[in-house]
Amino acid sequence: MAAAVPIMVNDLTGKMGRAVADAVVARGADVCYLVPVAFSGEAKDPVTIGDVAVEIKSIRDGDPGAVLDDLKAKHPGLVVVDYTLPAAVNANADLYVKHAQPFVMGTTGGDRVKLLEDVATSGVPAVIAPQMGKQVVAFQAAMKLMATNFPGAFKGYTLTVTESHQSSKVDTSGTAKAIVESFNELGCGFDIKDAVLVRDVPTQIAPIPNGMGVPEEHILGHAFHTYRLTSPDNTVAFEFQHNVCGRSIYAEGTVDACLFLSSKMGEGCASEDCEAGKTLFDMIDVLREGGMVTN
Ligand SMILES: NC(=O)C1=CN([C@@H]2O[C@H](COP(=O)(O)OP(=O)(O)OC[C@H]3O[C@@H](n4cnc5c(N)ncnc54)[C@H](OP(=O)(O)O)[C@@H]3O)[C@@H](O)[C@H]2O)C=CC1
Ligand SMILES: O=C(O)C1=N[C@H](C(=O)O)C[C@H](O)C1
Repeated sequence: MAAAVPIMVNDLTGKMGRAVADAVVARGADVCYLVPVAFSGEAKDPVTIGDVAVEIKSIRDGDPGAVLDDLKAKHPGLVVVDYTLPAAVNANADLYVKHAQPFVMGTTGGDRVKLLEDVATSGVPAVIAPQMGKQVVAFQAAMKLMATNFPGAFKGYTLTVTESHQSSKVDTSGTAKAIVESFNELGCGFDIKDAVLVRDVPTQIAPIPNGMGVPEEHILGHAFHTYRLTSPDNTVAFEFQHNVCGRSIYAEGTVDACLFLSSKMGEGCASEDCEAGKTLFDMIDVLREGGMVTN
């Protein structure tokens, strides 16, 4: 039986980091375990999750690289999870790469072209994806397949994109950005800057069609997305939605991504769909390889 995978969650005092840390502990100590150190923006009091007291260090204090090296030595096969902020994406990835530390990056935003280029070139194993929810990733993959098989199929159609998230979210949905890439290959010519971002609570709570219909208990944690396509003469319309309440779908997907990455460390991608020696993966790779074990 494979050894339990050690997982460091940065930042487990944030909303997603906490959800992932809970999921790591819930998955069971025979599968994976939480490393008792986490990087945050600021140093904070320790946080106890299950029976692990996690020390919260500021990533800006002292030598975070030395902390990583020490953790790697103490926890062979360490996987780092990053759910921080768009402003931290590139610097955090640089840190992990510099210390040859495999990681799963769920954080959105930052300079994505640079991120993907830097990590792919480094050869450090990583899963990077703006969306970790298995069913949403399957939808994302289906749109990508449609775009590959039928490029231009929706040429002339008008696309509108509306996304609603908790008001603390600082960026445009990374998932919408990824899915719009497929719509554009289908011929829509949509500029992501035209996406409608709903962050005000009254509109979120108001019932459809005037509001988003988000259940009040999920105002602090939801991700509702609607993509609407209309034909040039307005006689044909398509609407695609993915509406998520809470964060467990992403947390479970993230743990699955860690287990997938752990199995790939030093090996590259084994399936026929993957290039040999590949070290940078996304969640579509994880899904394709059957690496997502929970619902
Ligand atoms: N891929 C996916 O499926 C999903 C991705 N996300 C993405 O995850 C990210 C985090 O979202 P969420 O948890 O809601 O945000 P939060 O604001 O709740 O958490 C962010 C945390 O990051 C900490 N932080 C800031 N800078 C750094 C740094 N350089 N290193 C380590 N920690 C840092 C902050 O700490 P402090 O306050 O001390 O600065 C804060 O605790 C967003 O980009 C979001 O879009 C969210 C859900 C799903
Ligand atoms: O910040 C969030 O909450 C989410 N972020 C991701 C994104 O930007 O796509 C995934 C999901 O929408 C939740």
